[in-house]
Amino acid sequence: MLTVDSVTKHFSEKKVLQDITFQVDKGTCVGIIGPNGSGKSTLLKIISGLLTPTSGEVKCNHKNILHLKQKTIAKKMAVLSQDGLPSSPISVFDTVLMGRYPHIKWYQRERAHDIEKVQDVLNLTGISHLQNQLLDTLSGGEKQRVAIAKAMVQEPQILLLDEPTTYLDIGHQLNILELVNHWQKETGLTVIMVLHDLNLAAQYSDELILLNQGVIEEIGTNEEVIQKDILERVYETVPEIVMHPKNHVPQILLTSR
Ligand SMILES: Nc1ncnc2c1ncn2[C@@H]1O[C@H](COP(=O)(O)OP(=O)(O)OP(=O)(O)O)[C@@H](O)[C@H]1O
Repeated sequence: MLTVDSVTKHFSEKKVLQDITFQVDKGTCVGIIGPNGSGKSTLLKIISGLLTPTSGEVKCNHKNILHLKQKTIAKKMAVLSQDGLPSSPISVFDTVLMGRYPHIKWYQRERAHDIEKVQDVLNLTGISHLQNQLLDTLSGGEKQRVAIAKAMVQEPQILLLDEPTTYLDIGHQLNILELVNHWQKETGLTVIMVLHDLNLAAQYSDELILLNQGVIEEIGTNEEVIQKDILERVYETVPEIVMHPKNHVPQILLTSR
C-alpha cells in the first residue's frame, strides 16, 4: 500500500502542492489528471523519492520512502518519466537488461535467470526483433515499449508513469496502456499514472485524482470525477460527457463555448 500524507511542496516562494493526502491500494491503477502546471509531475517525483516534500511524507508499506535505500526503492518501484529513455548508443537488449540491476549484487554478473527474464519480456512487449538495434535509432513508439520492458524486468510492485502516451499515435497509445493494464491485472501491480488525455485516463484508471493549482479538486471513481460542472470549472471549457458504448465509462466530447 502507498500512502501520500499531507504532502506540501514549495519551490522558494512558489507553492506547487498543498496538503495532498491519498492512499493507493495494492493492485489498483490511479490516474492523476489536471491542467498544465497543476503539480502532477511534481507529485509523481515526490512519490518516487526523487524530490523531497517541504512537509508531509510518502510511505510505501508504512515506511517513509526517503528512509529507504536507493536499491530498495528500485526493487519496489519503476518510474517512466515524461522525457522517456535518454538517446544512447546502447542496444535494446542491454537497455532492458539494466532493469535487472536492482536484483543483481554489485559483485555479480547477470545470471541465466536475468537473461531469460529479459528475453521473456522482449517477447511479451513485441520488441524481440529490435533487441540488437541501438536505442537512439528507434522511433518514439518503439522507445516507449523499450522503457516499459525495462520497467517490467525490474519486477516492481509499483509503477509510476508520467505521460506514457506523449508523442504516440492513437494505436500506440492504446497499445502501451493495454500492456500496462494486462501487467497490472496479472501481477497485482499498483499503477499511478499522469495522463492529459481524460478519456484514456477514465478508461484505464480504477480511481482518478484531479489536481488543480496544487490541491486535490476531486478524488474518486471515474464517474465521480468526470462530470461536466467539475471539468468546466477546472479546465474552463464546455465539455459534453457521454458514456462509452462498449466500456461504459464517461468520455468527453469537447465543444467551443
Ligand atoms: N524545480 C522547480 N523549480 C521551480 N518551479 C518548479 C520546479 N518544478 C516545477 N515547478 C513549477 O511547479 C508547477 C507545477 O509543475 P508540474 O510540472 O508539477 O506541473 P504539471 O501538472 O505536471 O504540468 P504539465 O501538465 O504542464 O506537465 C509549475 O508552475 C512549474 O513551473
